Amino acid sequence: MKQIRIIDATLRDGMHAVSHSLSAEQMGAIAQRLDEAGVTTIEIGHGDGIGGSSLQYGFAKASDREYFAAVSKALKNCKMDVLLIPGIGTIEDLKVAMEYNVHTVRVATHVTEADVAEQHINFAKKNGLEAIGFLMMSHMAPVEKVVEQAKLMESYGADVVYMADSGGAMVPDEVKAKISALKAAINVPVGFHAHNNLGLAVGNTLAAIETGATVVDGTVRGLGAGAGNTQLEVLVAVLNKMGYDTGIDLYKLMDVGQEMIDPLMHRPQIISNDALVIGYAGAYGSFLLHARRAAEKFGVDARDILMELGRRKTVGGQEDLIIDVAIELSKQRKQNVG
Ligand SMILES: CC[C@H](O)CC(=O)C(=O)O
Ligand SMILES: [Mn+2]
Repeated sequence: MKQIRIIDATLRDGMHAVSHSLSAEQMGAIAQRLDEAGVTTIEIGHGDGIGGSSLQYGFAKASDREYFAAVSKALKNCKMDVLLIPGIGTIEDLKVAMEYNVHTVRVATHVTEADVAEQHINFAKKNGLEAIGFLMMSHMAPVEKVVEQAKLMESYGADVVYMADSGGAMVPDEVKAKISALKAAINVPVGFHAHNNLGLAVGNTLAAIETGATVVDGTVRGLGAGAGNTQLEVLVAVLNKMGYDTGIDLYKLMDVGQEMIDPLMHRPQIISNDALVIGYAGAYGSFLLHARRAAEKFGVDARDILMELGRRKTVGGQEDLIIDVAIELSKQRKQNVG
């Protein structure tokens, strides 16, 4: 059978969808069930990665240390992975994860800023971790730029380089063009992380696999930022039908969805109007709930905020601009009415 490696990001990207509200106990319990279902790597923690719990990104229910402790205790075969966005998280935060046997760190940067990952990847490799370079908002750069930045990640020692469609803004032809160019240009495995804002997460993930990605992400029930991620149990079912071995027990994974994830979801993970606009405008997936809150506070349409954020090419870390845009739109509205 053809092999594919899957990284489950339910307990990290999924945290965006529940405003980072999972307790350490909940995380530990879900991690245990994912392990029992045969998932081999799970990414956990605040949606914005280690060090993310803050006023800017939203406070998490528990500290990084509490999440690491609960998850590491729960896992038998599955490995723990953390996301580190340099500037939000630091090497000191990573050292805390290492106390709890973290196996993998995904060092995530904006697609044009891979150079800020060098010291973090170096540190991870020197300390025996798997280091994955993770290029966010990859729809914002042309193929050549994505390739250039992936090569940088590889030169720093990344074991895998990921292309992330953070805004769920890519269509399959773009995914194919970028993944095949990456495959041809770098010597380490290529990974792909999708969002479903245009309803294409499973399709784009298959397009990525077809053109050379050998590591892909999913989340149970698609729980994740914006319209959510590639729904993992759907992806596993499709891959089974296509003759891939994921090592995951499909029924056990479905049961995790029904018994553990459904009850904690704040809302169905659908492509709502504003989530669709994120994919359409190419805005950042995790801006969704921030934009909804700002829309309500300033009496404007969340879609207008997100369209404007897409037009301004805003990226992760610019959450404060959401409020600025909402205030500007609200002023414009009052002027138009007056
Ligand atoms: C805020 C970090 C972001 O959620 C990372 C990620 O999953 C992505 O860029 O899609
Ligand atoms: Mn994501």
